[in-house]
Amino acid sequence: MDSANESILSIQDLTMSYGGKQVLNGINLEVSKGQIIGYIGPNGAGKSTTVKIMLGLIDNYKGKVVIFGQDISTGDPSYKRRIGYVPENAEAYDNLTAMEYLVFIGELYGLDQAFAQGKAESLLQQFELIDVRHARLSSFSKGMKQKVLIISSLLHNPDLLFWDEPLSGLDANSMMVIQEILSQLAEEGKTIFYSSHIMDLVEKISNRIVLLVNGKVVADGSFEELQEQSEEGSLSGIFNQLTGFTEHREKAAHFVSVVRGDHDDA
Ligand SMILES: Nc1ncnc2c1ncn2[C@@H]1O[C@H](COP(=O)(O)OP(=O)(O)OP(=O)(O)O)[C@@H](O)[C@H]1O
Repeated sequence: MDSANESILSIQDLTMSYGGKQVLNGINLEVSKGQIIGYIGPNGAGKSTTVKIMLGLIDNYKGKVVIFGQDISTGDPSYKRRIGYVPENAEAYDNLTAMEYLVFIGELYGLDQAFAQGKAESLLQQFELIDVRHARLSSFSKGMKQKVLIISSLLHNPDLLFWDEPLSGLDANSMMVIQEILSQLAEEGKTIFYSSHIMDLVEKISNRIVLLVNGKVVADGSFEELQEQSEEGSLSGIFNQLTGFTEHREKAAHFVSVVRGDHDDA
């Protein structure tokens, strides 16, 4: 693809504090078109904070964030129309039916109601959810809700996707379909940030992995490149090594001993 090196996102010296606590410590990231980025890190590393900054939800950061060539601090929100987002959950919308939710999100992205409804129907059909389109999301299983969230992030055919734990709750067959959709979207030139704590999936899906620890990028490259640098066989091994975590056995043994009743204080 000739435009493969087109810059989609550029983050320079990004820092962010909550109160007195600095949670992003100088992040630099250059992302070009068509990449699937496994965006990983321990709890509290700063993944959601960076994504919220890129979505334009947090603006009191320091540094520069350029998306589709536009510095997002200028206040022009038009770049957001080219972004799709799968949140970790969307329980706030549980009282809406699947169709109501999708039309609502479609309209937020500037789509005409009839168009949003037609596209939502076709996509729900593909995921075998058409018969329950008028049922409330609260009655859906976790996997069914997840499929609705995935559809909602794609209705407006965005160029940049942020997916947070997108496969949680999906069965093995559905996972395969979504993985394939992801790689076909990337082949079409979409850029995808894929955040997950399931390392096997990140290893399989991503063509680039960015590991954040304490608000800093500590590894950035393909899985093979990370493997060469760390000499660990799996992404979970690399993750454990780069986050300095080695005591899982001791932690587990202590936990089990408390379950067993070995401790007076338990
Ligand atoms: N609104 C807030 N006010 C104060 N501190 C916050 C706020 N949001 C996040 N933090 C802190 O910022 C740090 C980074 O949080 P963030 O949610 O970005 O991490 P994360 O990498 O997404 O974690 P997880 O994997 O658990 O979702 C954490 O220490 C968190 O406690």
